[in-house]
Amino acid sequence: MVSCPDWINMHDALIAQLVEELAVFGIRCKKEQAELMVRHLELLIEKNKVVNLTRITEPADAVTLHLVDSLLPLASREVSVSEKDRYLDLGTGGGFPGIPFGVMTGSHGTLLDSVGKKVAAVNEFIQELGMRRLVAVHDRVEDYARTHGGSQTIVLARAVAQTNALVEYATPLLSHNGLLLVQKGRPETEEIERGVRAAKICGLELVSRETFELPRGLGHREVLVFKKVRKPTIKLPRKTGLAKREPLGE
Ligand SMILES: C[S@@+](CC[C@H](N)C(=O)[O-])C[C@H]1O[C@@H](n2cnc3c(N)ncnc32)[C@H](O)[C@@H]1O
Repeated sequence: MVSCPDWINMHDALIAQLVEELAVFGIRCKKEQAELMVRHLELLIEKNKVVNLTRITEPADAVTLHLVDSLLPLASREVSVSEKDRYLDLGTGGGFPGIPFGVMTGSHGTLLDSVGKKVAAVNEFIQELGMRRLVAVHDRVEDYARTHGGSQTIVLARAVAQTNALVEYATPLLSHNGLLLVQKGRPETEEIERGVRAAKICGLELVSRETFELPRGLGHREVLVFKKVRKPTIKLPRKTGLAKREPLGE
């Protein structure tokens, strides 16, 4: 009998793991979608040898901590996404959550990062995966927002900045009723309170805060959903750097 090389067995095992773990959160993933996302991980792990994109390189852990984690907003009762949506992944790093989100939703996505090497790597992944609705862009979000006001129905942010800064960054990019989806580990109560105060200034409302436990005890996660419901009471975007130096809602 001819035996399969180990990497083929591993590839198939990761696909099965991904489909199973997403099902725990009620997220239905087709085999072709899982295949694309696992391919993204394989490309990432290879590229990570030359460009620092992630600390998580054990493949089974990466399935949970990168792919499943990235898709938790889709398990939120407040979030429904269609191909008509346009999303921006604020601080995409190695393409998370932007690439998995694009695979699962079919929406148009802009994957933004201020580090050029990461953006180049993510554009290589997008091309390799044949995802024509996605593009990675090299810019700071504060600068990008000056020329792309109101262009997005959804802004995603995983592991990027404090919630009040994310609210400030996302506001000028969002269209009316647009959503900011913030992914956090275990945020302090004070961080949420500052975020809610910043949201009031920016015309956003916190419409849900849901908690999730990742499979195999890999961690606690929270998804905060903010909705743009009014005009901001201040002019946004402010000068680059102010969101961190003089944060709103402190
Ligand atoms: C900790 S990494 C998280 C990456 C990815 N979202 C993830 O969850 O794996 C934060 C990323 O945000 C980017 N970033 C930080 N501030 C930014 C800004 N003002 N504009 C654009 N990107 C930013 C950094 O370059 C970095 O790649």
